[in-house]
Order: sequence, then structure tokens, then C-alpha cells
Amino acid sequence: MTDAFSFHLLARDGEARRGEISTPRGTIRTPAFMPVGTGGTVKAMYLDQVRALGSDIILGNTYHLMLRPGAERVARLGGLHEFARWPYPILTDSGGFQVMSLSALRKITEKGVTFRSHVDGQVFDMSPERSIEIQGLLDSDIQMQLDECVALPADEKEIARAMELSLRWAERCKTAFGDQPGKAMFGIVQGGDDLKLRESSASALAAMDLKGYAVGGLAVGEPQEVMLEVLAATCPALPSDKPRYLMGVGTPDDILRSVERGVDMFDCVMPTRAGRHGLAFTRRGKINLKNARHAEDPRPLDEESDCPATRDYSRAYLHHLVKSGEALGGMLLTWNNLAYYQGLMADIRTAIEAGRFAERAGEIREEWVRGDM
Ligand SMILES: CNc1nc2cc3c(=O)[nH]c(N)nc3c(CCc3ccccc3)c2[nH]1
Repeated sequence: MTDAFSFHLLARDGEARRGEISTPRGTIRTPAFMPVGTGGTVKAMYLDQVRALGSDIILGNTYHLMLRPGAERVARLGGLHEFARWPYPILTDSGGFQVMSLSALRKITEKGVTFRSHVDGQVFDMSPERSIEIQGLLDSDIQMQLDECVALPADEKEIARAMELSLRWAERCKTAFGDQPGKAMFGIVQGGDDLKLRESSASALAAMDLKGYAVGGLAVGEPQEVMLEVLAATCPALPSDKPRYLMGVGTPDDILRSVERGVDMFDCVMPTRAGRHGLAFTRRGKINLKNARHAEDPRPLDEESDCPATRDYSRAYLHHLVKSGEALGGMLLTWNNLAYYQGLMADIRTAIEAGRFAERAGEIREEWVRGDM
């Protein structure tokens, strides 16, 4: 255990990196998938199951927690780790993205964002300083700067305005965060699909000498090739000795292609949300358990898995649970999906260590399309 926050590169394979982030609350093996635990819970899971699947870190959400139960209340109850009984690292978002996607009446000025809560209509002001204060009250280990993520398509002037505002907010967040050895504040690269703006955002953030860097403004509906182009232009402009976090990404294929371009950390609601909607990720591709073809299929999702949800329950039973809206359906499929995602990340980490990431990625993709026997 250590009292500092540090990133160590253990191996490289092309642009793909195998690393480790050491924090006082534990080590994060990268490339890492971070399950989304928005309100202090990973939906339909017990956190000790989440841990047992190999999750080194989960995400919390400033926007949701500040509205309910309130950041000061969580602090009075000992912080988010105590509140949710998760003693390992937590990363929290700054709230700006959620304001733009969830709240009504939102106004952005130099000072910050003003918004009306989607819970009870109460109006809130959130400045970069207040966002960092809230993340501190939550006792978050990795805190994100407040930023403005513009919805694409947008014109170049609008993208530039939001990118430059986000840089000024990064400076203010860095000042507000100050010097907290065991914690980190990450900057967020913006710039839409404009590669020049992306490069200037990344370079300006790199000059701030932050402990980590996120690539924001993506996974907002753009085609995969646009995301990949942005990554190819952005990652090289970021320091190679700091972690890179691609926000909101993604499908298994997105993750493989982003690791290939130098990304270390990922978050996505896909495995948990899809699980609650009857969708199972397997190494032979996706299976929609709502489909009637599973009604009498006695096979488990994957007999070779060591996850009980994947190995011990028939597709017929999962189909029945999903069709009848039983809570256990979402629980078992969420368990399966997180097991699949964490298994994929472990597979990726091993392949990079062995210098065979490209080959392994090809084998993984090939198995998806070979389809389900
Ligand atoms: C799904 N796609 C997606 N694209 C994103 C872009 C941004 C962005 O440009 N700026 C910020 N601050 N966050 C973003 C997020 C939210 C990620 C998150 C969710 C929950 C907890 C912790 C973190 C995004 N998510």
C-alpha cells in the first residue's frame, strides 16, 4: 500500500499499454474497466460480487449524489466508501456531462453551470470549485474536472468555445484540488471531432502536469471511426507516463480498438444496462434472452466460464426470468456481463504482457463472429 497516487507502465505492445495505478485504497490494473456505480451502487449487483469479478475501481456520480442524498450528508456518514461499503478506489465524474444530459433548465456561464434537478426541480449552481468540493466530500480517489461536452454535430466555433472554457475550468479545478498526495484530479480533453482542437486541448492540459487525463466528448453517438480518429490524434499529445481514460466507452470492440490506440481506463453502462434488458455478452457474441428461440434451450450461456451466472443456469431459465420480469433475470445477466467485461480486460492485460495483443484481439473478434453453436 502506498500514500501516493502513481502510475507505472509495466509493458507496451505497439501503442497498447499494460500498467498499474497505485493508490492508498488499492491498485488499479490497466487496461481497466470501471463499472458504473452512479448512486453508490452498481445496479443489480452486490459490491463484493463486483470485486470478485476483478473490478479494482468503480465509478460514482457527483450529479446524482449531490441531488440525493447530498454530498454533505455522505460526508457526515463517512464518505462514499464507508456509505457504500466499497473500500477500494472510486472515480467520480464532475457532474457537467450529467447536467447536460439529465437536467432541465441548464445555463452555462464562465462561472459554472446552473441547472434544475431532475429529481425535485430544485435549482443548483455548480462551479468548478464546487464540483471539486463535492468530490472531496464524497472522498473520491480520482476526481474529474468540470467540463463542457458539446453534443455533436456542432459548428467549429461552438466546439472551440466549449473546449477553451473547459481548459479555463481545468485550471480552476487544479487550483481548487490543491495538493492531495493519495488522490488525483484528471483533466478532460475536449474538442469534438476537430482534430486540431483536440490536439490543442490535449497539449494545454499536458502543460498543467495533472496526474491523469480523460478523453471526453465521445461515446455521444458518433460513428466508431470518428472516435478512433479522435483517439489517434489525441493520445500522442498526452504524456505517456500518465493514465488515459476514455469516458463512456464502450462495446467490447470499442475497447479493443481503443486499447490499441493507447487508452488505459474505460467506463460504460452497457454491461449493466444491457443485462437489465435481457442482453447477455458472451465470448461468442451477444445473446438476447428475450428471443423465443431460447425458450427450451437447456445450455448455459457458456459452460466453460467460472462465473456461476454464465455456467450454471440454462438459457431457458434466463429466458423465463426475463420474459416474466423477474428481478433475478437482470441480476444474473448483469453478473454474466460484468464477468465477461472483466474477463476481456484480464485477457487484454495478459496479451499485452506477452507482446501478442494484436493477435489476441484478432482471435477474440473471430470468436464473436463464429457465432453461437
Ligand atoms: C456514455 N458516453 C459518455 N460520454 C461521455 C463524455 C463525458 C465528458 O466529455 N465529460 C464528462 N465529465 N463526463 C463524460 C461522460 C460520463 C462518464 C461517467 C459516467 C458516470 C460516472 C463517471 C463518469 C461520458 N459518458
